[in-house]
Amino acid sequence: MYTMIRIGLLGCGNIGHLIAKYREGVEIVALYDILHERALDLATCCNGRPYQDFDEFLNADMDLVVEAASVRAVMRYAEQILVSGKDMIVMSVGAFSDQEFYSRIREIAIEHHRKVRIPSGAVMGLDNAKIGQIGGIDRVLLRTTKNPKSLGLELTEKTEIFHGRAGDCIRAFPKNLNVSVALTLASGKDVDVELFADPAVDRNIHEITMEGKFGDAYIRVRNIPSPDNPATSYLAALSILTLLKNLDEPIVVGT
Ligand SMILES: NC(=O)C1=CN([C@@H]2O[C@H](COP(=O)(O)OP(=O)(O)OC[C@H]3O[C@@H](n4cnc5c(N)ncnc54)[C@H](OP(=O)(O)O)[C@@H]3O)[C@@H](O)[C@H]2O)C=CC1
Ligand SMILES: O=C([O-])CC(=O)C(=O)O
Repeated sequence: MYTMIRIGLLGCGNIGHLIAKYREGVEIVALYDILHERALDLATCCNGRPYQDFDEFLNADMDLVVEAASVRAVMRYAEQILVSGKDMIVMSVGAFSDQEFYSRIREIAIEHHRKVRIPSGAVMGLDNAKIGQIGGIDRVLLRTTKNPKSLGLELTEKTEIFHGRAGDCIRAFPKNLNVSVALTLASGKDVDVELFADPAVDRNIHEITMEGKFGDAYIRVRNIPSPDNPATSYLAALSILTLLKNLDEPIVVGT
C-alpha cells in the first residue's frame, strides 16, 4: 500500500500552481513564497497551510521540500532544509553551478542521509547524458532559442545574446538556463551554450548535440511556454509532476 508523500512548496508561482493543480500521489502540506500573497493564493487550490516565516514552514510535518522559486532561494535554504531532515527537489538547479556550494550541499546530504533530486526539467535526454560520467561523451552543446520577451528583452530580429559556458550563462540568465546546469551535472561535461533571442518564435527551443564513444545525438525540444511564465516551459512542470508521481515506485525506469 502506498502512503501519500507530504510535500512543502518553496515558491508558489507558475510551477507551484501547476503542481497544486495536477499533482498525483502527493499532498501539499505547507507553502512558502517570498511574496506571502502568492502562498495565500495557492493555499486556496490545495489544503496546504501558507507560512510567512520560513523556519515555521520548515517545521511542518512533511517528507520533502519542492523548490520552484529561484537560484537565490536554493542557495539560501538548501542547507537548512537538508539539516532539518527533509529531502529536496530542486528546479532552480543553476545554484549548483557554484562548485563550492554544490560540494557543500552534497556533503550535508550524505551526512544527514538525505537526497536532492533534480528533475529533467525543460529538456529531454538528461538521463542518457549521464553516460558522460563514465567517459561516454566528449562534448555537449546546448543551443537555446526563446522569444525576447521570455528573456526580458525587446528585439526585432534574431540575435545571439550569449555564447560560452553553462556556469557563466546561468549567472547572466538565472531564470532561463537552468537546463544548461542540469546538463552539466548529468553529463559531467562543461556544457557549451549558445543562447538566441528570436521574436519569430513562440516556443522555448532547446537543441542538444552530444558526441562521444556511443556515437552522436541531436535532440530538439520545442517547448510550449507556461501560461503564467513564458520563460518556463510547460514541460518543466510536467517533469516535476512525473518525478513526484514516481517517488515511491519500486521499479525505476531510465538511467
Ligand atoms: N530545471 C529546469 O529545467 C527549469 C527550471 N526552472 C526554474 O524553476 C523556478 C520556478 O519557475 P516558475 O515557477 O516558472 O517561476 P515563477 O517566477 O513563476 O515562480 C517562482 C516564485 O518563487 C518566488 N521566489 C523567488 N525567490 C524566492 C525566495 N528566495 N524565497 C521564496 N520565494 C521565492 C517568486 O517570487 P518573485 O516573483 O518575487 O521572484 C515567485 O513567486 C525558477 O527558478 C525557474 O528558473 C524553470 C524552468 C525549467
Ligand atoms: O523552461 C525552459 O525552457 C528552460 C528554463 O527556463 C530554465 O532552464 O531555466
